[in-house]
Amino acid sequence: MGAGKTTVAGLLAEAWGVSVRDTDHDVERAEGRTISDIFVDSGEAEFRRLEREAVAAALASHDGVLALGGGAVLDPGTRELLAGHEVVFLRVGLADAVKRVGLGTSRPLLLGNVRGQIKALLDERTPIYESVATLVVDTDGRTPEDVAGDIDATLTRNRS
Ligand SMILES: Nc1ncnc2c1ncn2[C@@H]1O[C@H](COP(=O)(O)OP(=O)(O)O)[C@@H](O)[C@H]1O
Ligand SMILES: O=C(O)C1=C[C@@H](OP(=O)(O)O)[C@@H](O)[C@H](O)C1
Ligand SMILES: [Mg+2]
Repeated sequence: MGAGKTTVAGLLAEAWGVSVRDTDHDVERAEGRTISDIFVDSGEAEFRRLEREAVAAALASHDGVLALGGGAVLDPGTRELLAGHEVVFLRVGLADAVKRVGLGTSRPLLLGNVRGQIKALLDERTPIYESVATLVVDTDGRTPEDVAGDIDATLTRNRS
């Protein structure tokens, strides 16, 4: 969270002239309720199931850039769906992530102790992100435009 997935996905789609989707938005639209409400009323396990469905639907119908939520790859079924796709891990350190997510209430896993929660999630998840990613890009101290430009250049170079 706060790595810039939603922001950078939009910039990349714009640069490539393709469409962008974000599984968080897709889940909220499909459910007619916010992610916070889904976590509170149905729990994280149900959110991960809805998120997996959103990833499956997007990968089946959408030809463009897809932003995932930061916990999507915790689900083994979602990881299987991503196999064979280019998956970019936007790496962010604790300080930049805390600055970026602020004290908003839209990310239920960060409520209460933003810094502590982000630290725990980074420790727990970094190995999973590294194992799923086909490309890792550092984002600390960089603008979203710079990060998107880096991904564009690397993927373009890898294809030629
Ligand atoms: N490289 C960056 N530098 C500074 N701020 C950023 C960067 N990337 C994203 N942001 C800002 O951080 C916040 C979270 O970005 P977002 O794209 O929603 O991250 P994610 O989807 O990974 O949680 C937004 O306010 C966004 O404008
Ligand atoms: O890391 C997570 O578990 C989550 C990240 C959020 O998306 P962003 O990473 O886009 O903030 C959103 O899916 C939900 O609040 C849970
Ligand atoms: Mg996002």
